[in-house]
Amino acid sequence: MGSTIAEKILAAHAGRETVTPGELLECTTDLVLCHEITTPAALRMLEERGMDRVFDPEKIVAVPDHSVPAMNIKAAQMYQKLKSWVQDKGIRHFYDVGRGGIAHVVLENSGLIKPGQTLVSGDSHTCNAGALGAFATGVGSTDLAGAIYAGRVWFKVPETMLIRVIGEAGPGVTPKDIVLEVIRQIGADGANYMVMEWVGDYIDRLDMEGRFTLTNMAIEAGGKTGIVAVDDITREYLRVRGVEPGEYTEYQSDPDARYAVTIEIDASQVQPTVAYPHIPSNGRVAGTDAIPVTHAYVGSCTNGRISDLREVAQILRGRRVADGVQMIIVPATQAIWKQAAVEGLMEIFVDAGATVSYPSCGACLGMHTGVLGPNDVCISSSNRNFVGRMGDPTAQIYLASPATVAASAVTGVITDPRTMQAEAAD
Ligand SMILES: CC(C)[C@H](C(=O)O)[C@@H](O)C(=O)O
Ligand code: SF4
Repeated sequence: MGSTIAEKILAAHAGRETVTPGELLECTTDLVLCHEITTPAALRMLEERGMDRVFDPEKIVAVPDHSVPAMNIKAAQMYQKLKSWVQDKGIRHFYDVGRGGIAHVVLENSGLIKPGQTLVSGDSHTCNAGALGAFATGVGSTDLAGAIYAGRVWFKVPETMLIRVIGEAGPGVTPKDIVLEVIRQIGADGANYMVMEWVGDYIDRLDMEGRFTLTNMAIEAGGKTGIVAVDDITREYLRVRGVEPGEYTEYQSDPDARYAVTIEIDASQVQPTVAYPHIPSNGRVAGTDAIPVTHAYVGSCTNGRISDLREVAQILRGRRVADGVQMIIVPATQAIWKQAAVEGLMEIFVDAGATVSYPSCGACLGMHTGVLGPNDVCISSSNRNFVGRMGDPTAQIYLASPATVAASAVTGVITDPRTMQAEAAD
């Protein structure tokens, strides 16, 4: 019986030849990602036990992102805690406010996380980095404390779900639509504690930005992580970021690897998909119902990348956000923000009547910079539409691709972006 990529990575980090789903392992961590929300609790645990040290300052990446720039005194204190720890421990990979952005997107672009590595963080969307062929997962503050202190973490070896995506997606159908369709089919607990391994000719052609959107959402199906095998697209992405193939280990799943579940999706059959409140698995075809929106949000670690902003600009160019709709666009990192400015996207956004915000998690989780009020209705490019996720518990959140968000912002009702793209081409 062969092994999957995830099993091979875990075995290598536990000093084992092979591992079997269900066993408990203690693994070494190659990288620990820290933000200001969950790290302070882990640090307190260590301090209280007189264990205030880091296993290796070079292997810790710190990125304040959720509540920055601080919107209140408590947030300012969380930021201070992270910053003073970073300074005290000599952690060089610190992406301060103004130099970073949303931690997962900063990390994927940094060249610090490499294929074959293990990454943990006190954040559930750590699975994002799995697109680079790494085993990346979120952990609680206690495990985070252990990883910071010892560079070790325990895992129960997950089963793996194989997701084969075949065929060509039609115009206006993006990786976000594919992942929303997968979650619709398998359910929000459909991949509970499994690795979601993406394969197929659609994946083979997909760029890294699209792959990150897929692995990022693994947690929305209950997955332990998402993963994509290294190929030329991965190698080139890393090379551009200064990482050569000799600097990392590539793992491929064996042909006889054991998968708990296999599903196949034909991308040509997928439509622009919208996940209705209040669960990401509640997908329907965009435009099925004419749902008026009050807010449109483009951003987050799922869909705040430059390719997302370009798609939005394509729809907003020469158009206006509908009266009564508040559109907020949040480039995921400072570098993406700058790139959007250089490409002239900012001008398109501003001319359309959208607000462009600074890189942060703010609106995504209803913390700041776009909190929803009672009965607001938001179409969002983010990943979660739970009750109260973006603010008031009576607000309704619909998840969609950046293109669908942009099209809906223009019409004021949830809209299939293909109708807008057709107009633009006339
Ligand atoms: C604040 C953090 C712990 C949380 C997470 O882990 O997911 C946040 O990023 C989110 O998306 O809800
Ligand atoms: S952008 Fe949203 S989902 Fe991603 S880490 Fe921040 S709060 Fe969590």
